[in-house]
Amino acid sequence: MKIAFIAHDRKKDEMVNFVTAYENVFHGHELYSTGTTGKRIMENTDLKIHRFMSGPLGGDQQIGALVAKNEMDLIIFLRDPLMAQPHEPDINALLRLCDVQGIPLGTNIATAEILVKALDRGDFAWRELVHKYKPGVDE
Ligand SMILES: O=C(CO)COP(=O)(O)O
Repeated sequence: MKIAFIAHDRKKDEMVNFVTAYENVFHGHELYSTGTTGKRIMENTDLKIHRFMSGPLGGDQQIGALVAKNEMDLIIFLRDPLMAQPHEPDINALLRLCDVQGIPLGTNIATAEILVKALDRGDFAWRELVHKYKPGVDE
């Protein structure tokens, strides 16, 4: 599965703790992140993560490009709901595309916990069918 991690600054510690706790579940998956989030996770785990640009510089949009093609299988996006972000339009665009494609998206730690347990149980197998039967980009 392709999994993306994104965390706003005041949520980064929470993200590191979360990914560390479930490191064994995330091993063996293709992992992606925005720039600083991925750096923090890699400093604290043995996971290999493909890091895009930092969120404010376009990282959310880079992940959004994979979402638009229905290629991302799960996104954990620990947002900071109490702090305005300069790149709010990029964030909204990413969330919207997840809803367009029906891609599992957890935006707080409680949902993230449920999603990672579902991942561990194999509940994401349906995503393999999506990849197998995905229509071409022109359809
Ligand atoms: O701003 C972000 C998501 O909107 C996260 O970006 P960083 O992981 O680079 O801090």
